[in-house]
Amino acid sequence: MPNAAMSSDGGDGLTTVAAVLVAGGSGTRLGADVPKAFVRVAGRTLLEYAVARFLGHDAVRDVVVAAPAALTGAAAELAPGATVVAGGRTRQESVARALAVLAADVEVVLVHDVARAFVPAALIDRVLDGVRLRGADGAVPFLGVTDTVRRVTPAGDLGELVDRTALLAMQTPQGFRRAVLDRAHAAATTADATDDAALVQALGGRVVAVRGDERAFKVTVPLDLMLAEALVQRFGADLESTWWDVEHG
Ligand SMILES: Nc1ccn([C@@H]2O[C@H](COP(=O)(O)OP(=O)(O)OP(=O)(O)O)[C@@H](O)[C@H]2O)c(=O)n1
Ligand SMILES: C[C@](O)(CO)[C@H](O)COP(=O)(O)O
Repeated sequence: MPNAAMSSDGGDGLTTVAAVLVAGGSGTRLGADVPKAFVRVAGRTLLEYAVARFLGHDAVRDVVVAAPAALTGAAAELAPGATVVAGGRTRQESVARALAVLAADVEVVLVHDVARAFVPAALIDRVLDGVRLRGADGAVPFLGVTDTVRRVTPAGDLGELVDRTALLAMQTPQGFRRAVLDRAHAAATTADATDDAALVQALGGRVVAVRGDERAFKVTVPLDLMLAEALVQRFGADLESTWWDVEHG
């Protein structure tokens, strides 16, 4: 499907924005005794941090959370301003279930991992600008890759060197014109795409890259939780600080 056709719908103003927060995972790599969204950092769950980021953002009107099916009630209690749905077996299914309950007038959707609970408002702004100002179907934040990267051979030996300057590590929120994202999910041929940009591009959509932010790191393994705890202690719950912006802005 050509870009022009995909970009022509979704509304001219692109003003009505909803956030889909996926929280339906179990957090196997974290290994906590509750699903990852319910793990606490400085007394609050990752779900609460993430919901507060989006409900507190001026541009975002609606928030939908896809929670583990057995914990939708608990999620609703922690996120009173959000709509909660049961997540699916995969991240992709969780996104699709949340998309299914969005209000009809939503024009832009921000899909975000609750595991990236500390996303700063400025990153949400950059993603929205990417969709609204660059005429794209979607906008996705990225960081550069900092390690040396190699392929591994089938035998498990060190393979060829990969040029890391040509690689981008994707973050969330990933922002899309709502009509395009709906179509991309409806057309998906597998249920395990690791992000939504891949589905939109599979349909011929144009997705632009915007600068990411280290604070939007994904809590994946126990060390990430220690980092989160230390950052909240150092900078406060929203991790906003002049020092950070000077150093990293
Ligand atoms: N069936 C699923 C699987 C994942 N997610 C969400 O997708 C985001 C990114 O996934 P990841 O960090 O991999 O979370 P988990 O799947 O929970 O982690 P793991 O792979 O270690 O089990 C998380 O916010 C997670 O809750 C989801 O909503 N539904
Ligand atoms: C969407 C994502 O966070 C972008 O980096 C990532 O693809 C999620 O992958 P995971 O395997 O579910 O952690």
